[in-house]
Amino acid sequence: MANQLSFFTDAGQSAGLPKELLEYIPAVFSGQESALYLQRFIDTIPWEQTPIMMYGKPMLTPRLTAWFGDTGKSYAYTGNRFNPYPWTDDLIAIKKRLEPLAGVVYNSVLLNYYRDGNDSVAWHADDEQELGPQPHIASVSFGQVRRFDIRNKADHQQKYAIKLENGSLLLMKGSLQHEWEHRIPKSTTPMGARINLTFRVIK
Ligand SMILES: O=C(O)CCC(=O)C(=O)O
Ligand SMILES: [Fe+2]
Repeated sequence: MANQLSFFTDAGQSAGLPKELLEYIPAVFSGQESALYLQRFIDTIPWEQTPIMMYGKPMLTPRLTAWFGDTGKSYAYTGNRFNPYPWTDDLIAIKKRLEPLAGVVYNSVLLNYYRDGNDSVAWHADDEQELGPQPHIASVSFGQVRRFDIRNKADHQQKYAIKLENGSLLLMKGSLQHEWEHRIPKSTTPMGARINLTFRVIK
């Protein structure tokens, strides 16, 4: 892919899109903490597979999800409306670690569980109205490193790829959700489990 730039080098330094839109912070959580959260979330979160329409056909999301957050902050997603589960101690502890780094107080979190390389999230932008004009999303990764692709909505040739490492934090902000879309592609090489948490502010 000639136009596929590496957004972050292997050494972890950032390059490419401006910091106002995207910031990657590796090792916010230690390997030990990340392994503990990964297993505990796999075992205890009430995971669901949500019905969606894909290319006009009814399907289930190719990953498992669960919503948590402040009561009363319901969220419309994939044509469904969700009421969040109440915060758990683990989720509050993670949220408290991120908020000083992000400078934002979050009121909800969507958890994604990618069981293997066959699980994925298709191209989309998190630009729902209830996230406000400049959605601020903090995305935490535990477990298997997966590739995160970004492409410009108006010009699909402008694209970047980031490796989301175990224990890392990716901040998405500014006009990113309006001008760019993102995905986690399926992988043909065998992949282990990954849990992703996207903390959000629902207005
Ligand atoms: O798993 C990820 O890193 C991305 C998840 C995502 O894009 C979302 O939940 O909106
Ligand atoms: Fe997203």
